[in-house]
Amino acid sequence: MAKSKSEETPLMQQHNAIKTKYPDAVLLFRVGDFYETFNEDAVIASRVLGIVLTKRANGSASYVDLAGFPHHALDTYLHKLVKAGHRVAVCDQLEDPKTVKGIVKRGVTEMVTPGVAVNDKLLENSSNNFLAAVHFGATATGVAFLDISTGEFVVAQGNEEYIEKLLQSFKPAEVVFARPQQKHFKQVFGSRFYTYTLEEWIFTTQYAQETLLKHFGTHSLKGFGVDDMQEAHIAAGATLHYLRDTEHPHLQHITGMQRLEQDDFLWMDRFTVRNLELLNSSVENGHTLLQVLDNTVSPMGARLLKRWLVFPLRDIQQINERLDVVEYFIRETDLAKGLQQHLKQAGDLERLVSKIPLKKINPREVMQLAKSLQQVAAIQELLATTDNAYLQRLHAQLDPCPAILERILEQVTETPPVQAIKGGVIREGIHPELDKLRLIASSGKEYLLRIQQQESEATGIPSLKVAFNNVFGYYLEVTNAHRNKVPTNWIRKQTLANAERYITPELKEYEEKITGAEEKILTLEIQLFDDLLLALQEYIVPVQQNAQAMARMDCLLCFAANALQYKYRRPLLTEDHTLDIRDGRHPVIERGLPAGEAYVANDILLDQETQQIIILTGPNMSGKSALLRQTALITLMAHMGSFVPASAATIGLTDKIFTRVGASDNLSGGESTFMVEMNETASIINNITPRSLVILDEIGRGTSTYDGISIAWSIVEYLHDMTEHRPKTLFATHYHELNELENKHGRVKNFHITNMESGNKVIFLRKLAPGGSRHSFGIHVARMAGMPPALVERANEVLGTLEEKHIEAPLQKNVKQIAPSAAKVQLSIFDAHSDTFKEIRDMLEHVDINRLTPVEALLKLSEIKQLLK
Ligand SMILES: Nc1ncnc2c1ncn2[C@@H]1O[C@H](COP(=O)(O)OP(=O)(O)OP(=O)(O)O)[C@@H](O)[C@H]1O
Repeated sequence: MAKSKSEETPLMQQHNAIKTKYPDAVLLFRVGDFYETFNEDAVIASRVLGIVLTKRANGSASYVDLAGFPHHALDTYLHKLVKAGHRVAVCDQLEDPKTVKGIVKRGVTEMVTPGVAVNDKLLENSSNNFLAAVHFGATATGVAFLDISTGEFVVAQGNEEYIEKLLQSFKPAEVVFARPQQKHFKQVFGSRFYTYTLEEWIFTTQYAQETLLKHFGTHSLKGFGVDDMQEAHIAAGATLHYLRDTEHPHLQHITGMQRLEQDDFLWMDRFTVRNLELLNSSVENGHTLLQVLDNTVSPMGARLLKRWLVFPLRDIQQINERLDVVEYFIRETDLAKGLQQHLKQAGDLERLVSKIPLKKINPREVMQLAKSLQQVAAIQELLATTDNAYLQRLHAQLDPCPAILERILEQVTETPPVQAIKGGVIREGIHPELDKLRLIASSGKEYLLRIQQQESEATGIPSLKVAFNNVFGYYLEVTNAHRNKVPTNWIRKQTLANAERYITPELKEYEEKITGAEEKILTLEIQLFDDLLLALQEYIVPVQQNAQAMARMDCLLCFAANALQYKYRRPLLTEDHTLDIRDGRHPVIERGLPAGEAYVANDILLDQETQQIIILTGPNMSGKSALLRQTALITLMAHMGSFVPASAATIGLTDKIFTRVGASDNLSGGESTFMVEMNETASIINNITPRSLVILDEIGRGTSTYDGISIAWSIVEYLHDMTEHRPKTLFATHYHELNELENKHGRVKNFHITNMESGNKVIFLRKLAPGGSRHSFGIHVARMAGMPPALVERANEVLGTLEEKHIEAPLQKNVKQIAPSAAKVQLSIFDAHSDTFKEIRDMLEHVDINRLTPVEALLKLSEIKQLLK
């Protein structure tokens, strides 16, 4: 039965009133030294935190569930709740209970959600923690990414595919959007993100503009260069609204918005980011490109490297600037080492500075900030004479902020406590009043020691000692053996098993003096520390600029170190369309090879004149996929401004890399795997440009062999015939039939990966050679994989029989199976002179691929099949 309000205790009434404002958050309710949770929150807290669930009387009527933990354990428990996917509202006592009669005023001082976290325990050093807001407008979708822990604020707008790719690249910890758009959001982006919905009125132009202008204190947003992005504005306004809503009013460290423009970066769609295993591996414990490239020494550098990886550059000049610095560092090894040393010691300047306005920076971190600024000064000195233009610019961007640096070093003690409330933060000689009080406190303590000595002598109790506890302050402790020597004017306060504790008027008098002074010291120290933090606010922008410059330096030093350690070479970026890689290697696989095993390097040449499309065949496990991917990865690394795993590489500027991998059966999600494969491939066709690199790995394998061959065949033809684009394409396949294409299309070239047969074993040579290959050696792979010998033998037998039956060329072999009755006429459906081919060609000519849906494509395919019957 529902209780009437009056039956509940005042505390619970207060709790419930606050809880109604934060219905979907776990409310941590401060009661004295504890944070308590009640009712359903208590059930969650006890389950997630492993703390005891108890019951507590709630007025005359009933009981409530209760689970709590000591207030000093907040950090530990808070992050566990948030990591478990809960939103947490921290409700504190807003008054000093000592000064209040009755119930203390309480209020939520902070909401922590996965996307709004500043606590070190919730953050990963090498990753940003972005909150994203998405707004689906009538003609475009806007997105904003905001990391409250670093102050970064990025906005973009475009079509849904672009926004999805950005979401995948930024990996926000939380995405907010308007409540009515819930269904649409799910349709477009699935349920991969932690989401939260907000009221629709927040997502309006006017409100967003007001919010942004108010935050930045400007009259227009012109200065940010984001004028024309209305939907992005709305998303940006929503992120700021959400931060305020979660009790984060102090956001001075969010000093600007950065516009992200699709055309500024080499575009990789989400399939490509996934297929190339840039950030995540497809197998458990597998390595990613990020892991092998990341040898940065600072968290700021690590975060920036991730950004560079998913947003490689597309401007030759900017790429060359980075490459020049890498080359410079390789030459100037001493300078590089020195810079790295200083960066290592600089800590996470970016996150430190963000804690200032949020009032989360503790005294020890302020000291760390000063030490980081000292490193900035050292780096500045090292770079003072550099003749590299890019480094000169970074040098100019550095500012060790000497005034505030000096102030911190002068005022803060060498090793201050983590919590300002512990005292001992401010040095002697900074504030006369503080010094005076400290003298009183310390001389008071000496006086107490004197009392101990005096009383000990007067009473003849040698073991007499003065001590302190929170219950009755300073006391004299006498062991039982000397109890009879205690003077009558001492007041007994406590009896222990082997001792008794007393107070005296004199003791109390001094106690008051000391504790009074100690309290005043603490208040003064906190005030002085707050003044210092206030002064630090003025330095947010220069410190952030230091952090950005240092992050860049760190990434470029990391490229130089990688180049030296792993023998990477400088790529040559050109404006033309040739991709010419000599002795290319796969940067991830080569690092995982067993000791003593060398990666076999290969050359790849693709251009638009003679070798636009390579059809790559070779046995299973020979290294086709590796070669395909390394080509994409080398191209990508070059556009990041990194040296590449090759002896030389000339790389025509690339605007898009597409990779598609034939659907494997473990894909889930309801759609047919073939459909997924076709959907993915169709989106390439519609987005190709002359500067695109297309990597197709066994496309068409998700369906029956004949369908697969036909589709693969027509894709290659289509790419070949896109005369105004001519995208450079690598196509790995098991369908040897595709080798026929070389004879029919001038810019298609066959290559295979060599192997050697020795007895009935295959030795992989992994060397690329011109020409197609005939077998796929699947049975050898089956043997290598440890299939029972009898099974392997039988497979060989079956293969022999099949091969005997179809001794014709592989392509003709398949055609015969397709149309046995018409073998004479249709030596090959792909024979350009056959009637069927002409019919198919006519049919295809009338198809507008840009408008064809996947289902229509399948129907077309089925029509084509009918023609073959
Ligand atoms: N050039 C190389 N040098 C050394 N090892 C290599 C090389 N290329 C590939 N490998 C090794 O061989 C393994 C198989 O390569 P990959 O997956 O590229 O073969 P594949 O031809 O694509 O096989 P499948 O056709 O079965 O998909 C890789 O995991 C890698 O360990």
